[in-house]
Amino acid sequence: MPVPVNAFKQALSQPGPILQGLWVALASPHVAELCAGAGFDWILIDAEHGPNDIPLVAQQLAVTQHLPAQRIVRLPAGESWLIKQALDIGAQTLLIPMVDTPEQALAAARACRYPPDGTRGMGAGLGRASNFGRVGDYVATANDQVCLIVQIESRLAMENLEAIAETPGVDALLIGPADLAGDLGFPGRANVPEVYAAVEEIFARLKALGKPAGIMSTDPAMIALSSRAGARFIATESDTGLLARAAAAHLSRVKGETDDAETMTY
Ligand SMILES: O=C(O)C(=O)C[C@H](O)[C@@H](O)CO
Repeated sequence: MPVPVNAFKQALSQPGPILQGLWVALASPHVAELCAGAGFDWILIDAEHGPNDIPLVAQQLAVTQHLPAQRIVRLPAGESWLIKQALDIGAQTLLIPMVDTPEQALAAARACRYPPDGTRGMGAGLGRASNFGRVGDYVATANDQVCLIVQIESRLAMENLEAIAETPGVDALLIGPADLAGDLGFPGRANVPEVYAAVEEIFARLKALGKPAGIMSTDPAMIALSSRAGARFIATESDTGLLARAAAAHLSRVKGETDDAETMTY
């Protein structure tokens, strides 16, 4: 029995509408399942900035497996041991942050694949990836279903963009506008013309290569720009952002109503 087909990687290889995603960083299997069931094409389980460890990521992968949303796991860094653990618990699409050079991209790509295409260590028979050894030909079929996305979020990465994108084993690239803004000299200000222009340039250069590209941004202007520029996948919110804004809006509504009305009725 072969390893499950990576539907996200399959979608990236075909033209189609923008794949809509949600950043999931609350490190809660309940929240991950709730968000994955909302109808997004994909969710990003964030183990870079979310307080996620491998056991928690494994739980989020398990509870969302029955839902159509594809799951991407962002690791804290492109370390081979982190990549090995994430793949062994069943992640098939990985996002590696802060990739600035083709050498870093190649190291991550090779860490994702078994020999002869890479250096991934043998051990998935112990983990969720192979359904604990029940997928008999996991090693023979796993490489093709891994999807490696690398993050472009620095001036150096922009200088190396084509070399990174054309690195064997890199399947897609995602722009990190917040970190890119910081490295371009605009920390905390990803909504300045210089960053919009840089993002537009990155999308144009990747489109010329025919390489799938995405972005994470909650800025409507950045989302519109990215959609026009050919983004294939976009995350436009996070679980933390949605909950924080909804809680604040609800409280101000309740306080506004209770300040005027004598009692609240539900
Ligand atoms: O640099 C960025 O932008 C990203 O990598 C996304 C951030 O981590 C953050 O916007 C996710 O909420």
